[in-house]
Amino acid sequence: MLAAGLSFATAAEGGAPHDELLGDESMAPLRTAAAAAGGAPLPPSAFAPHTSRLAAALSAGLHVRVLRTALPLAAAYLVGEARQLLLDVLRLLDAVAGKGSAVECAAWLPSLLRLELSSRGEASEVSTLEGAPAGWAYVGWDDGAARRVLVCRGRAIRATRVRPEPRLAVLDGFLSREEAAHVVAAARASGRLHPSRVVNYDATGETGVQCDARTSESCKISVKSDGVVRRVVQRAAYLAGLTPQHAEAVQVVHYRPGQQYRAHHDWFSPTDSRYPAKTAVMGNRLLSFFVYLEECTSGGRTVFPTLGLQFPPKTGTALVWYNLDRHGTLDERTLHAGEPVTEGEKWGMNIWLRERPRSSRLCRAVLTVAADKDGDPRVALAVSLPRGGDGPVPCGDCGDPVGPLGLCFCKKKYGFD
Ligand SMILES: O=C(O)CCC(=O)C(=O)O
Ligand SMILES: [Fe+2]
Repeated sequence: MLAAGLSFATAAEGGAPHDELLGDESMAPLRTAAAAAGGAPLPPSAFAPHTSRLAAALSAGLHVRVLRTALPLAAAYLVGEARQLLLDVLRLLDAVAGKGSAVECAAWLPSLLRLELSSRGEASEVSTLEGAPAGWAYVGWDDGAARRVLVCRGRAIRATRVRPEPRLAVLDGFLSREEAAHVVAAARASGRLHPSRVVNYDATGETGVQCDARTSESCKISVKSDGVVRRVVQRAAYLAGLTPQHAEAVQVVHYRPGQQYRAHHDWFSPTDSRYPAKTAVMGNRLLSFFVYLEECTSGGRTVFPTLGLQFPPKTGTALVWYNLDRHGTLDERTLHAGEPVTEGEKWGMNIWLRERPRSSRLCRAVLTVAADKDGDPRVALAVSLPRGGDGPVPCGDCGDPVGPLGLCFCKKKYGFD
């Protein structure tokens, strides 16, 4: 068999020096790849020729010298850019780079899984991987199974996928009762609850105004001002495979008996004159998480008339759905309403994740294949970091460096059940 000296080498273009990417256990390479996937993904076609050569070489079992520290980077590259299934990638590395390679990537699993979610919209079930930490199972949007989802060290959330297109799921235990009560108290204490406005109301075309369609009161809470809200937004972003940079300030809503929110879509409508300004930076509302903070005694269901779905409020549960389809087109079928509350009070919270992050740190990854002096192919992966220092940012709660997608896994943020 051809003994190809295939190695990964990384080089930064105008960013961190070569060694910084390879020389230690730094998260920089994965952060780079992840930011590229979570920010403005490079078209897979740009990589296809090189990627297929790399993938072909790997799967053909050619002699491979993959620098140990580059293993997670190799995995990230194949997942983020080549759109390969993480489980397959890890098995491949195990086979060609040596038994145990997959386990060496285990510390990176949360990030790799999230990267896979953000680039493919689905994640591997890696608990079948020998040596992987037990219990790492993630919701798979496409397999129809209801699964237990572990958010890293944190809460166990039971995710039930209700339907595929538009993708809609119910997340039981998304918030603990304490967290839900905290957010309600924070909204009350803010003094900012005011009659709700609507961004887009189909029947009248009214926008950004108070109208009969929405009679609740609401207020926004920024992640900066409240640690619990920050944690919850991180959780939503984590599950979606996005970063908190994709989130708007959360919106808390409060309904008294008789109050409701008539059928609407959550997206910004292109017919709205302010649409360009509203969507210029972050794009439209890709995902809605509607979280029940306090259930009412009766009424107040969230209903999707086109889909024939009704959900009675249940404290701590979240409904999550994609407002845009897989091609980025507004999905009319996500029409939904909050039915009038008939008894008791209902509190809820909207977490909207946009198509693009607030600030995108554009990174580039370029794979080149060249012959070395013996004529064997040499594969080089060049990753360019954004200019202007992109070192690890310490977590505000625990001080540890935050992970590749700007998230910290610290106990304080995620809590334990
Ligand atoms: O109150 C509900 O059940 C739904 C609320 C909603 O859709 C919204 O606030 O955008
Ligand atoms: Fe809504």
